Amino acid sequence: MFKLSANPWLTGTRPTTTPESDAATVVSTSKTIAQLHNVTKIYTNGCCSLRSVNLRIHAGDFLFITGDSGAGKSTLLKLLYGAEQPSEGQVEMEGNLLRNLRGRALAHLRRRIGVVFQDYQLILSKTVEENVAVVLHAQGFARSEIRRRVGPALRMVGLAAKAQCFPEQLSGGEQQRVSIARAIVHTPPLLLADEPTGNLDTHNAWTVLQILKRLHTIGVTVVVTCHNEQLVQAFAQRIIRLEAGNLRELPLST
Ligand SMILES: Nc1ncnc2c1ncn2[C@@H]1O[C@H](COP(=O)(O)OP(=O)(O)OP(=O)(O)O)[C@@H](O)[C@H]1O
Repeated sequence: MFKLSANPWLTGTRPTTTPESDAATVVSTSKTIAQLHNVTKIYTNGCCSLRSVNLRIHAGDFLFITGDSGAGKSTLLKLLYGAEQPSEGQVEMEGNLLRNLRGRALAHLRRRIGVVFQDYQLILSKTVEENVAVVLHAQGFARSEIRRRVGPALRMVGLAAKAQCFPEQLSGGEQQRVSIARAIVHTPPLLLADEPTGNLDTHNAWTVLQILKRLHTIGVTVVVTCHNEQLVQAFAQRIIRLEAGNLRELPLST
């Protein structure tokens, strides 16, 4: 099994954050990693996407956010990684109110979040390996550290053999796995995945969710939006459902 302690990918040093900020630190803790306090989101066109939503995400959670198209799932994730601001209420990350963070403090917090998008968002002119390394280059990691991290991240998603391929030479499922490797290569304690299975067939969707589950077992807090309730129920994890901007926590399935 993939072990946190034995994995160089999760034990390397990084130049701009402290060792405590590695994913390892969230294992077995029950502290709150993120919280939404009475969050309402109204877009500039008047569309109300979320209505007075309260949500607490604990370190170590594997949380599914489900709901119909337009229910507000992506909006909720965007608020968590600061791509959108609430119209009312507050978003808190690791004890910091996002709206109070600027410059380096905001950049530091964002480095502690990995994001996976439904449409992969890979750079077509770069190889798989280069796509994964992009984040590390941007964060100022040393070349030796980048080499040390990229291989294990690709192995984690089962794509070591495709390191030199370009995205267009990969299937959709493989491209999504590259985007997961890119999202976790800097060892963020929190991974947000926005409909990572949305473009995939059932087999590939299941593979992607298994990878996210494996990340969870080694200490990453995972939040996944997914409109496929059958898939979500099969995973027997914490589930919240958004219905027209209102949030409802579903009883844990067994
Ligand atoms: N940038 C925007 N400007 C205006 N309205 C927006 C914007 N982004 C989202 N919305 C609206 O907010 C509502 C929620 O959208 P959101 O993308 O969060 O839903 P979703 O549950 O993720 O949907 P889907 O499953 O189809 O991706 C929708 O009515 C949508 O049209």
